[in-house]
Amino acid sequence: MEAKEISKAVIKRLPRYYRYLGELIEENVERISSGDLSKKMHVTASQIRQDLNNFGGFGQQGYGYNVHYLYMEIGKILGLDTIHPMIIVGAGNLGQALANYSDFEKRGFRLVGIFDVNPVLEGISVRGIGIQMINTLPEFLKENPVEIAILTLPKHKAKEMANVLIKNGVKAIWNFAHIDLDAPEDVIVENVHLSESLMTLSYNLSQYRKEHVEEKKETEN
Ligand SMILES: NC(=O)c1ccc[n+]([C@@H]2O[C@H](COP(=O)([O-])OP(=O)(O)OC[C@H]3O[C@@H](n4cnc5c(N)ncnc54)[C@H](O)[C@@H]3O)[C@@H](O)[C@H]2O)c1
Repeated sequence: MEAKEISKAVIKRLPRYYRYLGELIEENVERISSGDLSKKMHVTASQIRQDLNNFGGFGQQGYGYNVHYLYMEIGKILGLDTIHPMIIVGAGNLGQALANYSDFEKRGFRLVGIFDVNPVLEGISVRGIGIQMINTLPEFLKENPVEIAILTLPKHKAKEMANVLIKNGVKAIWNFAHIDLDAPEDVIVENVHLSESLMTLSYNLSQYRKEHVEEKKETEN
């Protein structure tokens, strides 16, 4: 099916739909109404209908959504129906933690290489993949198709390494270094800042406390 131009806000919500539908499949749920999906996801039913209508509306009046079909279709839209070979650059705490997370493979993200500058790490195996020295990276990229590079190295090295990756044909960078990278138009960069999520949590926590202190004061008066 040819999807029309989809807004960024909708695209952002798709992984969440995908995750909830995956849970429903595990619970052997075959179909679900937008109302029930809305209760589960804490999104309005009309938001769900609107979002899913972007893709031609997979639901049927009186039947609801076919969970497996919707899961597969959203998976296709998210590009999860193909294998994405990926490498990790920077095999420290975060790099090794991500390398150890085997669930990425289930979605088609296949780790094929891990690289670092630290000779102490050379040959250490993480989930069966030996850490290689960074100077072998260009050769590796010539010999192995790699689509995504995960950058988990210090921020002052991120630009330099991104350039090496781009020069050698890597088309997507999942960047964890605390720096926003400039990349050519044909290279996709997704910057991840866990600290931003933590700051949002902190904001919500302080808002909650403020409101509850005010509530308490009001009831005391
Ligand atoms: N974005 C986030 O949410 C988030 C969260 C935590 C950490 N970080 C960042 O991620 C990065 C890694 O954090 P960490 O805790 O794993 O640090 P770490 O020091 O444990 O690991 C960094 C690794 O990068 C390697 N390295 C240095 N230069 C390199 C190069 N040119 N090529 C390849 N490898 C190189 C080091 O040898 C080291 O093993 C840091 O920049 C950190 O600030 C980001």
